[in-house]
Amino acid sequence: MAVTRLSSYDDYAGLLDRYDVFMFDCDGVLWHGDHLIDGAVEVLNILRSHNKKIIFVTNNATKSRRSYKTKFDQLGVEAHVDEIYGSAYASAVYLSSVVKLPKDQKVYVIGMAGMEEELREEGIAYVGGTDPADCTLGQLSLTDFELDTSVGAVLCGLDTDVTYKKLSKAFQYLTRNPGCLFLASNEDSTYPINGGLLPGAGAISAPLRFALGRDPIAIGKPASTMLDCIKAKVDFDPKRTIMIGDRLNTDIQFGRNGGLATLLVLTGITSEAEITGPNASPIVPDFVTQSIGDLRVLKKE
Ligand SMILES: O=C(O)[C@H](O)[C@H](O)COP(=O)(O)O
Ligand SMILES: [Mg+2]
Repeated sequence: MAVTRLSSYDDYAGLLDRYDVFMFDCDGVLWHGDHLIDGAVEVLNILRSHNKKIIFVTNNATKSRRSYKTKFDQLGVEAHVDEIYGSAYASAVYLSSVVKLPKDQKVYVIGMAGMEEELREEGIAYVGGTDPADCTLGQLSLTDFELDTSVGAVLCGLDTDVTYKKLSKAFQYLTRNPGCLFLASNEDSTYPINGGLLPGAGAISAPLRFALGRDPIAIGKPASTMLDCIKAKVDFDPKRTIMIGDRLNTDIQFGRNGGLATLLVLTGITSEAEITGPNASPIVPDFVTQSIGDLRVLKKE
């Protein structure tokens, strides 16, 4: 199947005819860090003016839905909390509804305040995370370390304050608590911000993966958990839904797994060479365009 490159007005107008629901990835599609991609706000407004349903689907686990709403507000982007689905939320729902973590168990978190907020909202007890005692440098003393036998899962997400101490505690739980689950909010290898790339959530869980010789259960895109969370709250027809993303192995694969149409933009992770030429990826989007800003042509006159 070949990718269709959008270029003419009719190409973009065809998206309006075919789809009622537009699912947007965030990092690399709408923004780089706190720097909006040119045209993103205008296009979201145009789609809303055409009565399209907008859903935001991000693997970024550093923020809760509510703190994402604050970010959207600060950037002047119309968004409603019930339109926002992040991997921190999906992870909390996974623990409460899929794992059904017993109430006498808790999660050891390698992650940030947004992850903790979503766990609290779902009634999941946790330790670690932003706890200052874990965010200090230096080696973990195992003679001083008291193993919390009620830790039934380790949840790892993007954590800009990751420390050897956190990794060491997570390693203790995963090797000494029988049946302790190893969960990753997402496994993006890199994180596109204004000015370039940083290591992504996948690079935060990688040391544990290597030390344990064990892969985590990954909850974010491309896994279906995120789509299951959306389906639980939003009634939509997958055939009339398009996923717009910048990363082939998360956003586009997520869309394909869910039976959605897919539109790749080249403002984030994926380059032109990955979709054309001899080394093209086997993950093929339905459509490609340079930037979400290209849809400005749809502005009603
Ligand atoms: O966890 C990460 O590596 C980043 O948050 C990653 O960029 C995911 O963000 P998304 O593109 O799904 O918004
Ligand atoms: Mg992205």
